Amino acid sequence: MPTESLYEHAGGDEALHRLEELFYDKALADPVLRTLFTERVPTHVDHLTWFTAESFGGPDRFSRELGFQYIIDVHRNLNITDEQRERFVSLYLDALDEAGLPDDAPFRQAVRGHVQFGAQVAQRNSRARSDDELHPIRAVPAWVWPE
Ligand code: HEM
Repeated sequence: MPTESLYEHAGGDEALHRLEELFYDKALADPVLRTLFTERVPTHVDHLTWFTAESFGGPDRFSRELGFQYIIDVHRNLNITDEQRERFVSLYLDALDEAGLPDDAPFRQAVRGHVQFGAQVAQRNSRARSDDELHPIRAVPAWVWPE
């Protein structure tokens, strides 16, 4: 298992920002996601970068400046369908290929796991009719290299 963090291995903020930008362009252009991503939100790429950086062992800017409750709130009542969740993950992995981040199998597996998990949490929270139905996670997950 590498000793560097997933954040360092990815190439830091610059590389993650490139990934999130490519991803967001795809999401905005996608017919299945169009009903959710209706207009370009100027903060989206930065906030997604902060979240991913923190999860991958980089700076904890997301938690410090926005707080985990923010990511719960933004997905509430979006009613994300299975098709939309799956499309989100597949566009994210397409963007990962295009962004030129490392393509070694452990890194790819870690990113895939991270986005699949995050998409499940977002979907569940988007459909919660009360706080009791929210996913129990209340902090940015600390993602690590696969076993
Ligand atoms: C790893 C999984 C995910 C992460 C880390 C994530 C992160 C975020 C963040 C940080 C924001 C706030 C953006 C801002 O402040 O400007 C946001 C908003 C949003 N997310 Fe997610 N999200 C995830 C999964 C999903 C999924 C699966 C969907 C739907 C298929 C989705 C749909 C949206 C929408 C529609 C918004 C509001 C509109 C916008 O900001 O463009 N998210 N998400």
